[in-house]
Amino acid sequence: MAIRKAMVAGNWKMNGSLELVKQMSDAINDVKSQEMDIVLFPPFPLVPAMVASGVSTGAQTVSENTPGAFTGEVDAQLIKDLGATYVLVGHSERRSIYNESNATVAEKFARAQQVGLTPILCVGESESEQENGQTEQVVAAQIDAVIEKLGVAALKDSVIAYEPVWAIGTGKTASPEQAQTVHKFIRDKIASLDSNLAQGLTILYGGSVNEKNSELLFAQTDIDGGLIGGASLKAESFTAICNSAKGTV
Ligand SMILES: O=C[C@H](O)COP(=O)(O)O
Repeated sequence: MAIRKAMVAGNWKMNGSLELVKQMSDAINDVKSQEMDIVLFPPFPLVPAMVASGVSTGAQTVSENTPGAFTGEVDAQLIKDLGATYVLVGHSERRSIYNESNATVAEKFARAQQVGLTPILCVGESESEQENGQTEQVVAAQIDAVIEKLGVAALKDSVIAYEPVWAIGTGKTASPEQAQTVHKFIRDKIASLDSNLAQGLTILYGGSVNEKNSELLFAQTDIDGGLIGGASLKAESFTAICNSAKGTV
């Protein structure tokens, strides 16, 4: 069974520098604690420096393919060999800008696990889907693509991040109650197939999380931490968010 643990993950997207790796790793090494996982996802070229800094490191995406003629793609084994331990799959920017389908995301999830990386499966609905009351349907389909390909047991060694697309980078956070409702839906859905696995699963919330709203979000029963974008580029904000996740799971 997976071990449910508080986690704060910082996705730098296409931002960052060697200087920021140093600054953030110094700040994180001061707030690290056994009771939670802190992971940073810098752009690929900064992965070795982040690993060397001692902060748990992940990649922001990965190829679904094994090595071959795929110009510009990065193989999961190479990411693993560099010392990274996690990879984001299905971030909404990958889905919308790079047309990644649910099926492709499931293939990336599979390839990550094949080499021993822990995938963080990102799910979430767009603004119009939310307005049309389709949140649960969209999130269920995104998770089902992985379950159909690999079986529910594959979720044991993974993390799920719920990120409503309308809350990403917009300053419009889901309310703690709104987010909790979707997190409970996700856990209940997985529990209907394997209740131990669902209880052990870490489920993160993402979308305009900052040091002012993180405490109330993380206090919700089914929210085990956050996937942080903008605020993960500022040491003071990110470490405050990390501190607010301590002792919440
Ligand atoms: O991966 C992180 C999310 O896209 C959230 O980004 P944000 O915190 O800037 O809204």
